[in-house]
Amino acid sequence: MKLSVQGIAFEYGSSQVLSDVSMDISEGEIVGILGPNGSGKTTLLRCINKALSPKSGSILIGDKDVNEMSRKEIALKVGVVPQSVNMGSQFSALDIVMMGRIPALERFESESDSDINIVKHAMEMTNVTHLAKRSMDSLSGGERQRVIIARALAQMPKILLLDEPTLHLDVNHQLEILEMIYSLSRSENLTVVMVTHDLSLAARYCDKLILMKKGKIQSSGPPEISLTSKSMRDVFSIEAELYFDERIQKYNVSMMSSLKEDI
Ligand SMILES: Nc1ncnc2c1ncn2[C@@H]1O[C@H](COP(=O)(O)OP(=O)(O)OP(=O)(O)O)[C@@H](O)[C@H]1O
Repeated sequence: MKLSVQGIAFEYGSSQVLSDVSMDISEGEIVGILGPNGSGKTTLLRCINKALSPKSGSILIGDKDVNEMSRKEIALKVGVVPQSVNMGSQFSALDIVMMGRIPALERFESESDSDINIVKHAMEMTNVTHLAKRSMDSLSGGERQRVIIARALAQMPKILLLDEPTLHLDVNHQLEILEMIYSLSRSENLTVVMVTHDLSLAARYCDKLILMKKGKIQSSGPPEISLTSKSMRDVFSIEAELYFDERIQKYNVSMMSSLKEDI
């Protein structure tokens, strides 16, 4: 499903956090949102799923304005993996993933065999089946993160929003999760918008990148257009270079140095 953000602005109190942010994301595309701390990436994701309301501009999910959609309607289309999951909860991993089916159920309706199969499949894809009975507060950060991704997949979303999905993961699981998101996006035509600080993984797996600084889009497009040495210098104050890695047949970033003298 396509997603369109048209000229949105957002303020927390009197501080302007997003200004004139626009982007058009096609069905099945993987888009990475990059930018320094505090540049507005999470705020943008939260506007897309209507957790926050922009002061101006509009957001279309498919062809429909989010302001005309109920929370349930949005949850049936958009799965969300929020940043840093500190869900120290007594619920089991299975209970948490099952919660992903709630938007699809009628009030007081219990899960059907089909819901249970969807949940099983989501847990297999994220490699958490063996954790099903464990309580969330007994899991490691990375295990919890994979359970939360499974919950979002159990919603069977058309659009998946992820806020730093690889934050707590070891390198092996970082690659595994991104490979999984990549192949899901390709096989199911799932549209993915992912906030990340990892330039190399973003260059490698995203079709398009959006670089933000102080609430504005500084550059956007496929990695070779958006992630130039100049844009990385301007946005991140680093000396870095995008290159095509023949071994993996994908883009990668080599980071040389920080240009900030006060670090
Ligand atoms: N609830 C809030 N109230 C007031 N200001 C906020 C609130 N949430 C975020 N901000 C501010 O809005 C700005 C953008 O925050 P946001 O979380 O969107 O940035 P980000 O790019 O996701 O950052 P990070 O990379 O550190 O996660 C920051 O200056 C932040 O301090």
